[in-house]
Amino acid sequence: RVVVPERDALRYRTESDPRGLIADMRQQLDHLGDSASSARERDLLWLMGTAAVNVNDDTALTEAVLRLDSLASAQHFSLAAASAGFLRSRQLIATGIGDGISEALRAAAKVQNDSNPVVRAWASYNLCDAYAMSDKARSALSLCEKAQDAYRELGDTWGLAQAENDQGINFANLDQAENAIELYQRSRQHFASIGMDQLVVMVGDNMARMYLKTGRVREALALSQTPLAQELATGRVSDALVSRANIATDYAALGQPALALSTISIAVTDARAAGMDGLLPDLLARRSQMNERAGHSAQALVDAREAIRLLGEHNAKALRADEAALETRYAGRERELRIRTLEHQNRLQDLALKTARAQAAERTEAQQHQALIGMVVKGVSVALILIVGLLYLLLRAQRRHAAELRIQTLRDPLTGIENRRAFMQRAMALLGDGHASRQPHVLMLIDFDHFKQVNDSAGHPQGDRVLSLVTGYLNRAVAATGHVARIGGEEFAVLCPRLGAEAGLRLAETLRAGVAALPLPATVLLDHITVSIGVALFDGSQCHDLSSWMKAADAALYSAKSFGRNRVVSSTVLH
Ligand SMILES: Nc1nc2c(ncn2[C@@H]2O[C@H](COP(=O)(O)OP(=O)(O)OP(=O)(O)O)[C@@H](O)[C@H]2O)c(=O)[nH]1
Repeated sequence: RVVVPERDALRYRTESDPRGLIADMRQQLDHLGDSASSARERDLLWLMGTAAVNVNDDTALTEAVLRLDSLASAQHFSLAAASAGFLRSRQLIATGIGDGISEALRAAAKVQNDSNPVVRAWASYNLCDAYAMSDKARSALSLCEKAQDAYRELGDTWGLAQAENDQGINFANLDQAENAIELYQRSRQHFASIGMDQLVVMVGDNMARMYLKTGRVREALALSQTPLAQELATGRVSDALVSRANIATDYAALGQPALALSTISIAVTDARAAGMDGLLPDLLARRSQMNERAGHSAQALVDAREAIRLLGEHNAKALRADEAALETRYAGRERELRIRTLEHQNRLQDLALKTARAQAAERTEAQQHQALIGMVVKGVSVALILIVGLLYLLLRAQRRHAAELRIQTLRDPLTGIENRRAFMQRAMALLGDGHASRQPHVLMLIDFDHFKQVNDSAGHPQGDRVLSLVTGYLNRAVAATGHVARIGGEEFAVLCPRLGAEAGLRLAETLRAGVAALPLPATVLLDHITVSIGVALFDGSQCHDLSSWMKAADAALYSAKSFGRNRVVSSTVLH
């Protein structure tokens, strides 16, 4: 057995135990504290009102409607206002007094803008119900379709089954029996799936009418009798009236006119007693037909006239115009809402478009940014390469400059030959290598004779000229065998590695004679210039280092000067 889900239990009781529910609701309402929410109070009142409509409890219904109205105005609570409206509408439709549809339309309009889908589904169903119960099947069809969709979307089986039942009623009113049976069956299945057996029976009653129409009379009668018993037991007067009328119709169809007539008469009497004027015309019309079939023409006419009179009252012109105006307004409002939805969708699409554009712009910007970064990276790379290149060039220039300076520190600026420092380095390097050869190294110290006279007579610049001239000669003469360096003002040194004593002395003599033979420019005011040369050998035995070697050469030079100048003296001669 399927158990009714908890959330449906109370609304199920509006059908299965309406009186008990009214009592419970009253009690709960009496004990509602001041802090109770309006929503809770409205829920209790709605359940109480719904149950009251089902059992024609005017007192409970009036109480529920009044309290809902005051809740609505005190709290500006449109759901409460709509609930009161729908209850009034149900009452008007059930009793057949006044204009139930207008009331329902006004109620629906109050919550038309509600954002809660549950409220919208509820309003949609109540509107469907109002039209269906007012036999306005054509208008009701789309409303009940909408209600089914809304409940299906919410997963509300109870609501869906109710809307399906109403849709079945609409098809029945349009004489589309097969469609009606299909909807009733769906409704019964849905009610059965949530354990609402009494509602399964109630819809079965409706289905029975359709069986009757399609010739399945016995099935119809069987389906109708169960609900009647149930409705009588729960005090659902109007439903019981309808069921009884249906059973009467079943009897008539089964060829039992007397039974049909007595049954429908009970229904008519009950309806009068309960003041169910809304149902009365239909009951009277049916009884009129049954009287006619049973041959009671006079009684048939009385019933028919009364039915027409009641229907006439019910469908007064003014009310119909009211209804039409309300319907138009409602449809207009629906259109407005649709337009608003479309506008909203347009705005959303517009927004989506703008977002897409913004994203595209962002992407472009990002790409430009990337490109910029790429350019900057390239620029920086080029700059770095340039800087590296420049640094390299600078370094090279500096190296060259340093090399230049190094050279300069080793050269004599006047003559362009090596200076004293270069000579010392060269001589030390030579001695540092050790002495592996049999031939000794030769060192000559060359000093100009009476050079002071040149300066004194011809001037210092002319002295310079003579120095350069003689240097040029010495350089050329020595090039193949050694190096010349200017180691003092007018003092020169010639270093000839591994030249040997004999060749060394020969070279010294050649140099002395060569200088003496050098023609001098007229400005020097001298025919020729001579030099004295001291020669010292280095063979690793007599001299041990540069200092002693230099001393030996110097001593030889000194001797040359002493012996009268313009001559070569070897240090070996001195020993
Ligand atoms: N024009 C010129 N004269 C120089 C240079 N260096 C040294 N002298 C001169 O050379 C002369 C050297 O003179 P002294 O040392 O007295 O010797 P001297 O006159 O050559 O005589 P002895 O060496 O004794 O034969 C000085 O007058 C210096 O001024 C130079 O670079 N240019």
